[in-house]
This record gives sequence, structure tokens and C-alpha cells, in this order.
Amino acid sequence: MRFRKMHGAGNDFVLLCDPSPDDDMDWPKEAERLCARRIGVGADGLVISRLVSKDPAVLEVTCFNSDGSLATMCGNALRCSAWAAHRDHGFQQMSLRMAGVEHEAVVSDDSVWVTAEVGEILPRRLQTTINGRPTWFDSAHTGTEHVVAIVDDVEAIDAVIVGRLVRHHAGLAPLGTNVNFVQSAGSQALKIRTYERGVEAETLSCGSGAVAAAVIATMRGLVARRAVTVHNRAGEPLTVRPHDARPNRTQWVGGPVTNTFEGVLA
Ligand SMILES: N[C@@H](CCC[C@H](N)C(=O)O)C(=O)O
Repeated sequence: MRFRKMHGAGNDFVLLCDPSPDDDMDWPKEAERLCARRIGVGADGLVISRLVSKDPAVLEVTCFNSDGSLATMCGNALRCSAWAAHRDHGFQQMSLRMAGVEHEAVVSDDSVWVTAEVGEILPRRLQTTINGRPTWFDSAHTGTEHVVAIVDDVEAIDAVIVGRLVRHHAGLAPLGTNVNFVQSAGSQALKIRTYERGVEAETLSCGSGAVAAAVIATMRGLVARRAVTVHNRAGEPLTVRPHDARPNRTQWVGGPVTNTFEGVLA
């Protein structure tokens, strides 16, 4: 089976396009096998993209985290899938369905944009102590569960230790959450670190996390309700901006996508 190893702003995936239908394939198990860093291809997730129709351009995209759990939304996986559909079929604009939600996608020369739907926002969802300081987390549903803490310095935080603690917080069980630490970084700019559920580690970037960060930072008055640059661990920032037609409900997230290598699975 042919695969692409891609990353969206540092969030990396094994991407399978139109794998032949195989009822016996255990995709969660395949995700664990292929995503293993030493004995697999190595990735944050496995993405399966299937062409539904060419006119209009529609794809069905499924994303499994590296632990085999299903991701209901993955902005960077959608962006990688859109890039591949552009390469394979020439689509510049398309619809991507993930977990029953329709996302718009636009591919340009240097960036790929997808939409994310913003759901429930709960201010002050939980509190924990970070470096001796009581810190609040707001939650924002951006297709999947995210909490965001606004902090002074993201570099001063042990994102893995604190992220894991909050991810497993009893108040958020049984679903748990992705955990974002966000800092103001000048006019319309943020710095972010994300601990991802399902990868159970800090990742270099997270599309739905960047959207959650921009939405919470807007609510907290750190940025205005327009385009926000979100600087991540990869040094490949994502931009989040409100959708013109549905500014309160839908955000665009865009940035670079890299096709690292292609191969054949043994
Ligand atoms: N990295 C993703 C989010 C992936 C899903 C997440 N780990 C979850 O299970 O909620 C993104 O780019 O949005």
C-alpha cells in the first residue's frame, strides 16, 4: 500500500489515499503500528482520505491518533489531505468530511486552509497550579475537546507534566482533553504549546488547538476578532481568522504543509 509521510506545520501524519476497501483492516491497530516512532514510520496520527466525488470535490477523511483513538477533528490532518487531493486531482477548493462534519478547504501556493467549527466555550473550566501559581483553563470545543490556559511564558511550563495532569483531570472524564498553553506575542500574535490527547505527548503544532487558542485569546481580550498568528514549537506558524459568512461559528486555520516522503508499506 502506498503512503505519504506529511506534516502540517510540524504535526506529522502517515497519509493513505483511497486504500482498497478491506473489511478486515483494523485501522486503530494499524495507526498504532505505523505511528510508532522507532519501529513504524513514525507520526502523530494515521490519516485515511477517500475520494467521494470529483464534481463537486468531496473527500471523506478519517484520522486516528498515534494511540489508535479516533480524532473527531484534526485541522492539520485535514490540511495535509487537502494538499494531497490538490496534488492527485488538481482540486483547489474542496469539501472534507471528518466525523460527520463538513469542512471547507482551499489550497494556495504556500498554504492550505481548512475550516473549523467552534462549539461550546466554557470559561474557567478548571484550575490547577503551574509553577506555584493558580492557573485557570477555559475550554473550547473546536471539533474536539480543548482547554486553554493563558500564561506569561510558555517556555517556563513543563507542558508534558502539566498537560498530562490536566488531560486526565477527573472533572473532564471520561473524554479528557487536549491541553494548550498560550502566551501573548505582540499585536494579533500568540505563542502556543499543546499537549495532545491520543498522542499523549507535546506535539509541534495543532490546528484545532490553534483555533481554540485564538478564540479564547479573543474572549480574554489578548487579540481582536480578526486574523491571529499562532507561533508553535515547529517554528511554522498557523494563522486563524474568522470565516466571512459565519464569523462567530466558523474559523479558518491555514499554514504550510510538507510532503516529506512517499513509500510503500511492507
Ligand atoms: N493535531 C490535531 C488534533 C488531533 C486530535 C486530538 N489529538 C484529539 O484526539 O482530540 C489538529 O491539528 O487539530
